[in-house]
Amino acid sequence: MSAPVLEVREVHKVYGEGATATHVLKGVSLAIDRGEMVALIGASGSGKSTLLNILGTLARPTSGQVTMLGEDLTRADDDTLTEFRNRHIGFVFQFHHLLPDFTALENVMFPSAVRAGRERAQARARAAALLAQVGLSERADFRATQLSGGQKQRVAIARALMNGPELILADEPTGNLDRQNAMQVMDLLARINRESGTSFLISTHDEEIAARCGRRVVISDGVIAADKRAAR
Ligand SMILES: Nc1ncnc2c1ncn2[C@@H]1O[C@H](COP(=O)(O)OP(=O)(O)OP(=O)(O)O)[C@@H](O)[C@H]1O
Repeated sequence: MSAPVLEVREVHKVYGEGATATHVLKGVSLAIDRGEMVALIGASGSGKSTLLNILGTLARPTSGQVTMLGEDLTRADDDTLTEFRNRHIGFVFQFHHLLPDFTALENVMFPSAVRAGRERAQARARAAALLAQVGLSERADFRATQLSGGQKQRVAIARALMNGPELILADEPTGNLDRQNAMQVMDLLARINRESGTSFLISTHDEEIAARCGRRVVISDGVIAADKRAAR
């Protein structure tokens, strides 16, 4: 049995201090296995984004342990975390965060060209293949501003895949899309999960989206209130 892709144990997060302290996560433990597709559900303000940011090493917990691919990251310094994150984790957010003046292809290339130092020609070829995978070959040279909302989100998904991550963390990836585009994006995520074995954690308010995932984790009042795998 290989180590989980990502595991947190007894994670607490407190924002602020003294009278204004907000205790958002109150002892969250969660392990995501290789190839799993997990929905994270919870009311607005329940701490989903906070948990995703901690899982993605973008934020540190107030206490508790974070382990990825068997490596304890709890006390890792910022440079180590950045390198680890770039190599192993992809992010998709509700708003695509594409660079508006860059083309779809350049946006997809961004993570490798800038940080991982791969040869540019190689990166271009990989980015083009990823755009084909998300069905956007014909839009490769369009600027981000010239794409529809659903197309932008598909470019953002291709960008998240650029460095071949083991895990993709998606924070409300369909929150800004209409039904048809939301379902298209979910179809795409499910296909990537099936074909490449990439693990996904997807936060959502949307039960229909959650129902497409093999596992449903509910966060409520700072703790995990339910954690259920779908029958196969
Ligand atoms: N930087 C911060 N400083 C203080 N409080 C914060 C900070 N970030 C988040 N919070 C508080 O933590 C709680 C959880 O926020 P979080 O964004 O994690 O919730 P969420 O479940 O993702 O909500 P939503 O579904 O509305 O996006 C909220 O009450 C929020 O006000």
